[in-house]
Amino acid sequence: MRVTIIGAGYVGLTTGACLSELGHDVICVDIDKERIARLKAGVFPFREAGLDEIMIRNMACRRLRFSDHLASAVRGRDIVMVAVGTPKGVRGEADLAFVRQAAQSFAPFLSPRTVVTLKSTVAVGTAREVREIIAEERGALDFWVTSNPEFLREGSAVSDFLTPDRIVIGADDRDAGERLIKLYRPLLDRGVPLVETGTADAELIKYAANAFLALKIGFTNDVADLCEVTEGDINSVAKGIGLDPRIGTAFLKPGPGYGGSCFPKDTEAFAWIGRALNAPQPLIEALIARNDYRKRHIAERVLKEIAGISGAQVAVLGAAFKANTDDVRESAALQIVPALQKANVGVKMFDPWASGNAAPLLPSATWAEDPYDAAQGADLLLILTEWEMFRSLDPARLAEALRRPVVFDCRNLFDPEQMALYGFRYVSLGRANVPRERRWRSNPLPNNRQKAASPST
Ligand SMILES: NC(=O)c1ccc[n+]([C@@H]2O[C@H](COP(=O)([O-])OP(=O)(O)OC[C@H]3O[C@@H](n4cnc5c(N)ncnc54)[C@H](O)[C@@H]3O)[C@@H](O)[C@H]2O)c1
Ligand SMILES: O=c1ccn([C@@H]2O[C@H](COP(=O)(O)OP(=O)(O)O[C@H]3O[C@H](CO)[C@@H](O)[C@H](O)[C@H]3O)[C@@H](O)[C@H]2O)c(=O)[nH]1
Repeated sequence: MRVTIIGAGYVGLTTGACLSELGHDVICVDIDKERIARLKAGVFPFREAGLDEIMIRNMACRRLRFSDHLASAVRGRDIVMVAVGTPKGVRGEADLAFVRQAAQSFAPFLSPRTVVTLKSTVAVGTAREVREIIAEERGALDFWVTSNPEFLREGSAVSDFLTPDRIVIGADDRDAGERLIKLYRPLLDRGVPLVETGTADAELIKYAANAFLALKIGFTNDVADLCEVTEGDINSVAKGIGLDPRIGTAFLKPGPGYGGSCFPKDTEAFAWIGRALNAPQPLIEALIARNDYRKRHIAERVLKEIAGISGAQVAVLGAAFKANTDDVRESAALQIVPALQKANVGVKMFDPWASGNAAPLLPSATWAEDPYDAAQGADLLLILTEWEMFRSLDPARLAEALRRPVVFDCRNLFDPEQMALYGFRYVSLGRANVPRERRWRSNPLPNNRQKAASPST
């Protein structure tokens, strides 16, 4: 099929490359002319495992092309897919300005019977609004607007796209839905489940999925806090609940609060939709506040660990919002590092991929060559991203480099008992910081037995 993708960002490029890999003829368009020129020259704007190879292969056989000439890229195509950004608006809503602008700009060039589909994450009702926008520009209703939300994760975008858990197709018209089913036929034939529904449901599925996943993380973080005061282990608790298939083991890892380009903005947009339509979402409202608090609280805990040290230095490992990406949007580092610096703490950082994107946003931080260089002379080592290379760091070298052997690990990369053997004060999330044999032997809840025994109760 002939497919044009509007917006050559994370989602647009991954989708374009993967659809060309499935055999479709794909043109990616972007308003950023420089980006298109670089893409044509084989210079890719971000790092994503496996994407370069697919792009290079499909560019070579011209199944994947790039263009900044909208008219020729849109005329005569079977599907025009919108994958532009939908950032957070001033009241938390998804700002749909890019979607509206894109629709206005390509509308005059749409051929009759083209199916427009929204890949971007958009508010409920946007497909219908886009249909009106295009109709105003064209003066004819010889096209369809559908919804096809995307569930890929950064860091595993290619495999998520090519082996998805499900494909959601939202169409208010059967023929339009059939066109999208044909697009995904190679994946559907491999047994990928299909959810066919109306456009509004498809739009809501995307937000509800992200809100639910974010809730799992927020809940895990709260349970981790409880594990800390009961000298427990969040890993065991998460496994113990997650093996119930109704709960599932995924997304039960504690951390410094979820970040990235999606969960923070999408939970806010979901809550906003609830407020706007008078169907409030108090669970998600609480989650948003709690996640924000979590990042502030981690900074407070770090400051407590180094209280009283004048000219304190902290080594921060990890600027990306998660491992295997160079994306720093809403990463924990962007909130925690400035909070440390505000308290006059010096920060030296390291990230294997994301330092280039983070450095302009954290101008007062200095950057290290490697993790040991970051740790050199620091009073505390703070781990914010779960990079595999951090997991295999040598504790003996770290102990030697640090001025004080304190590690605050927000990704639980090390075994607490091992770290104790190396002489570290090792703080991780949701795990006891004391060896098992020195943990409580009695009920940690205060005064239970006294209360039960008291004649007045
Ligand atoms: N990043 C993810 O992991 C992910 C996953 C699923 C869904 N989404 C959703 O997909 C959408 C895109 O996200 P992204 O991370 O790819 O964004 P992005 O910022 O990486 O890319 C958006 C691209 O659209 C281009 N653009 C903006 N207006 C345009 C126009 N009028 N015409 C042509 N190009 C235009 C921009 O120049 C940019 O290159 C968002 O709605 C996001 O919520 C993102
Ligand atoms: O158990 C977990 C899992 C994740 N995270 C954090 O949650 C955030 C988001 O992680 P992840 O979901 O892996 O990355 P994204 O690339 O943002 O992907 C999410 O957002 C995308 C955009 O909407 C969706 O398409 C994906 O399905 C959804 O997982 C990151 O800060 C992670 O560190 C945790 O703290 N604990």
